Amino acid sequence: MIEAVGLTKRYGAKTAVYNLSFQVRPGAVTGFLGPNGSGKSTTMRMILGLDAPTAGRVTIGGHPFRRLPNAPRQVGALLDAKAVHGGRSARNHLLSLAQLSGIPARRVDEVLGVVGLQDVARRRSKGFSLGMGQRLGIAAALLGDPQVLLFDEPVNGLDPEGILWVRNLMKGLAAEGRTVFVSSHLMSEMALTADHLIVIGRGQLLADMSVRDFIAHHSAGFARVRTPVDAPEQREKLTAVLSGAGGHVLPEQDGALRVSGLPLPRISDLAHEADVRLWELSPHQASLEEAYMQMTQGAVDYRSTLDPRAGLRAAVPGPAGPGYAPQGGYVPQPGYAPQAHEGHAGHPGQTPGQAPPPGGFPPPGTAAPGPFPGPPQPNPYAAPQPVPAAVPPASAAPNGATPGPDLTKRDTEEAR
Ligand SMILES: Nc1ncnc2c1ncn2[C@@H]1O[C@H](COP(=O)(O)OP(=O)(O)OP(=O)(O)O)[C@@H](O)[C@H]1O
Repeated sequence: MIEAVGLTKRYGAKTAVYNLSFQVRPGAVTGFLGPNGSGKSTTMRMILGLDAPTAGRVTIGGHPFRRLPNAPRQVGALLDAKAVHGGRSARNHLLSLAQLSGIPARRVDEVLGVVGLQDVARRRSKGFSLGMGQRLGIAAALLGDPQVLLFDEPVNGLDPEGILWVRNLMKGLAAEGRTVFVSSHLMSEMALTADHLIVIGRGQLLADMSVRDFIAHHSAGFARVRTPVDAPEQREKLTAVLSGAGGHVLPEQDGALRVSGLPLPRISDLAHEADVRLWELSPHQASLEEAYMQMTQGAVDYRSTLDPRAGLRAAVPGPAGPGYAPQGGYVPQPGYAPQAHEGHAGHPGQTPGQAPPPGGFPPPGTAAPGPFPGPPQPNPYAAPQPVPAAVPPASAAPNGATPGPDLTKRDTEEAR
């Protein structure tokens, strides 16, 4: 299990992650969602000991990553698929990782088979496509047969067959009782892959709940109603009746009506009383994407000027307290100033004398110096914190097979 408590990371004036507390439990795929720049990669780096928290802590099986006994065999990670020495073949890349962690060479061939790269194993990875690179990164994560796996955007660049494969792989790993923590921007994919979601916005926790609860809490269901096509007056009549009963009725493109605010049996009764025949009356649940957009609409840092939601940041805080809109949408808290994102200026969060983490510090990206909002209000939509599961002793972790995290993310020979 991964457990974060009050996790905070500041890079100089920029607070990338603020007071994050969550648990990622074994036996499930936990999706890690958030808009660009919300702190997902920073959180993953802290989990893997590649960045030191400014405050709070994060542990794996009760230990900080750097104090995990035999860490490479307990934790596997894909953070950046491009973090390979392009001049090496896929097999040699994996072999070098395996040797560093005392993993037998036969495991390299095994994982090459698992990710489907066996036929190109002796080709230099610099000629690999984006999708092949992702597969190689996933192979590196699986090398140690670890109990805990972290994947940052694992389906990036994969074709539909590859996406399906990753989905089944994640589910399979979770079904084996492993802890699988995966970030993605593909909501449709997360809806199919994840059991549980942790959603952050501007470094703060917005939701920690099952996918099903997330959709139910953050979107409204509706009914689709269709009247006979040859009787438009029936449609008009029904619209008036349903609106009069307090329903919210919108026309759909195919001639149906989208009705919210009234339960299905009530719609049926009202139609019956008005002597309107129905060709369709069906319940509809919003998609994960709709629910996610609803929740994070105010926590998006980068938005096209053509997007009509660009003004949503100015939303007035709802009764739940500053920071949260009534529907669960995050709105900036007092003191928040929209930030122009600029290039990183080194690593201002690095304390004097602090050694760089094993993977090295990240390269320049997009920092956003500026004031950070004050302490967040309790999130009324976050699920109750789960009861911590018993932490397995380190010795009970994986099956002793092999390594783990691809800690080469930033510190590649290529980069040097
Ligand atoms: N080394 C650093 N120095 C300064 N700021 C940083 C550093 N690393 C990250 N940040 C800033 O912290 C914030 C969170 O970045 P992070 O990469 O964790 O977000 P993310 O959710 O992973 O984004 P994306 O979805 O775009 O990958 C961003 O504003 C980013 O610019």
